[in-house]
Parts: sequence; C-alpha cells; structure tokens
Amino acid sequence: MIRIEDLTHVYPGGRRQPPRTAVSGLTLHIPDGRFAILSGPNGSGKSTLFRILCGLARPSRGRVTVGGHDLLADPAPARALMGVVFQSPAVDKHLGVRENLALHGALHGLRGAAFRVRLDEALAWTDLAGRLGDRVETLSGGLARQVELAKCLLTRPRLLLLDEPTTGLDPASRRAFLNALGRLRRELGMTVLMTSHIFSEAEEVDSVAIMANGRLLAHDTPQALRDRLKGDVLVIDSPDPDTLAARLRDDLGVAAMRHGDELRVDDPPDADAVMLLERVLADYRRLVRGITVKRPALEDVFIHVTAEARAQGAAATAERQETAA
Ligand SMILES: Nc1ncnc2c1ncn2[C@@H]1O[C@H](COP(=O)(O)OP(=O)(O)OP(=O)(O)O)[C@@H](O)[C@H]1O
Repeated sequence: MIRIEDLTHVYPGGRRQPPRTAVSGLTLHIPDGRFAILSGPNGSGKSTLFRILCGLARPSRGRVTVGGHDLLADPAPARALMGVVFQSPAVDKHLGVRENLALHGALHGLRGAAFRVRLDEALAWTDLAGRLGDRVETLSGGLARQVELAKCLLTRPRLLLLDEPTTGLDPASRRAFLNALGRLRRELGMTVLMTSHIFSEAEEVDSVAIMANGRLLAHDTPQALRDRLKGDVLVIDSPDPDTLAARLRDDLGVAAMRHGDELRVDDPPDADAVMLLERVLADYRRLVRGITVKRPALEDVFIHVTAEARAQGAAATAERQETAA
C-alpha cells in the first residue's frame, strides 16, 4: 500500500544553523492491510517523515507511492487514498461533534443523504453515537481523539496515517482507540501506519519500524524483533555505571550498554543472565543499587538497536576526527 524508497530530507539551515539531515536514505514498505508502528527516539525523523507523507514537506530525494500512485509527482490520487490523524487536534473544539464532521464532509463534497451514510459508517468505529450534539471541548480526551478518527474515516481512506494519536490518553481510552484501529484493519483491510513511543501498543501490531538519526534501523514483526535478543536481559542500576561497565568488560569480557543510570547486558555469556547476575553481585556489590533479569520486551529491543546505532555513530565520528587530525 505504501512504498517509501530511498527517502532523504535535509533541512536547509540558516546563517547560524548548518543544514540538518532529518531523514536519510529511508526505504520502508507497508503492504496492504497491515498495521505498522513507527517508533524512534526524539529527533529520529519520524515527524519529518510524517510531514512528507502528508504532503506538508517535500523531500530532498526519494520516492513515495501510495496504492501505486506517486505521492510526489502526482499527489491527488495518492492523497485520495489517505486519511491523517495529526498529533495536535484538527477539529474545532467550540463546535459540536456533528458540526465538525459535517464541515469536513462538506469539504469533500459530502452533503445530505450521502453525508449521513458516511457519518453512520464512520461512527460505527467510535463511541460517539450518543454525543453528536455535544461540543468537542466538553468531551473526554479519548472521545475527542475519536472525533479526529471519525473525521478522517468519512472519506473511506485505504491508508490511515496517525501521529502519536494516543499520547495523553489514559489506558482505557488508549485501548478503545487501538481496538478501533485493529478492527478497521481486520474488518475493512485498512492499512494503518502510526507513530508511537508506547511499546505496549507495538506488541499487538503486524510490524514495528524503528528509526534513529533519520535511518531505518529495523522493521519486522514484534516477535522477530524480540528474537533478536537471544537470552534474557540483565539490567543493573548502578551509582557508577561507567566504572561498572569497564570492570565487566575488562574482568569478564561482557559488553554492557549504558542507558541513563542503567547498565544493560542484552547478550549475556552462555545466554545465562541469572549466572551473570550472581557473579555481578558477588564481585561488584558496591557498584550495584538494583539488579533485575527480565525476558526481552520490545522496549528492550528498541533500547538495544538505538544504542547500537548511537555507538556506531560515535565510532564513525571519532574515526572522521582522527583522519582529519
Ligand atoms: N524545521 C526544521 N528545521 C531544521 N531542522 C529541523 C526542523 N524540524 C526538525 N528538524 C531536525 O530534524 C531532525 C528530526 O526531527 P523530527 O522532528 O523529524 O524527529 P522526531 O523523531 O519526530 O522527534 P520527536 O519524537 O521529538 O517528535 C532533528 O534533528 C530536528 O532537530
């Protein structure tokens, strides 16, 4: 449904600001009827990519097709297949739910009976049926988000793009919203691409794409991503993580990655994190504030691949500096 090929976007920079590459040679394919999540640390380029997909920015290089239509060369047919839910509200909070939807319908030529059919259709995916007369500002955050969803369903999109749609929602509202997306995919075969930082959301989707520094680091099913980490993960909370990392490396030959105040060992020797835990407690007790062994979850894979990319980026920078000197 959506094919992104070798996409690069460079912000031009100004007098005091150098040009910044926000997306770099990114290739990503989401087949028809799949639910994919795009995740990445702050500044990894997700919003820039999203803006390009929505037609709000033009990339420096690359190609995007939606349902076979070239989004950049001939945007109208590609956009006709897309519905977009932005992170910031795109409805008028002073208007009622129905008024907002009617306004959006009218912009797309939907009036009278045709609008009513689409309205009923769109509302079926939400909990808004009894609230059509209410002003949006009087709705809960979860229901207000559902107005955004209903709005974009009015045009029967084949591809839904959503930018962190569940940010700020409580767990129940988040679940209701994700359930609606899951049903749209299952029952209508809609393709869904959503950015999110919430890893519990990613556990239930078809695929998860992880970006950092404008590049795609991984794109796979949640299970295949978890399988990248072979054994359990050992997480150590240390008052002096750098010293402990050096001791683990020099004394035991164990590579630990620093993540905030934590040290993480994602690939313990003999895939035995418990044995390593015992050894760490026996030998380095004063460098340990807390220690846990856990089954790898998606969040651990995310930390692993983004930390690896950071380390590679730092090594490449150091090499460049050495060559320059
Ligand atoms: N208008 C702009 N001009 C120059 N640089 C920009 C602009 N917008 C974003 N950037 C830079 O591009 C890079 C990617 O930013 P982007 O906002 O796309 O990342 P993100 O993954 O969406 O981050 P977040 O999760 O914090 O929203 C960052 O280095 C950012 O500073």
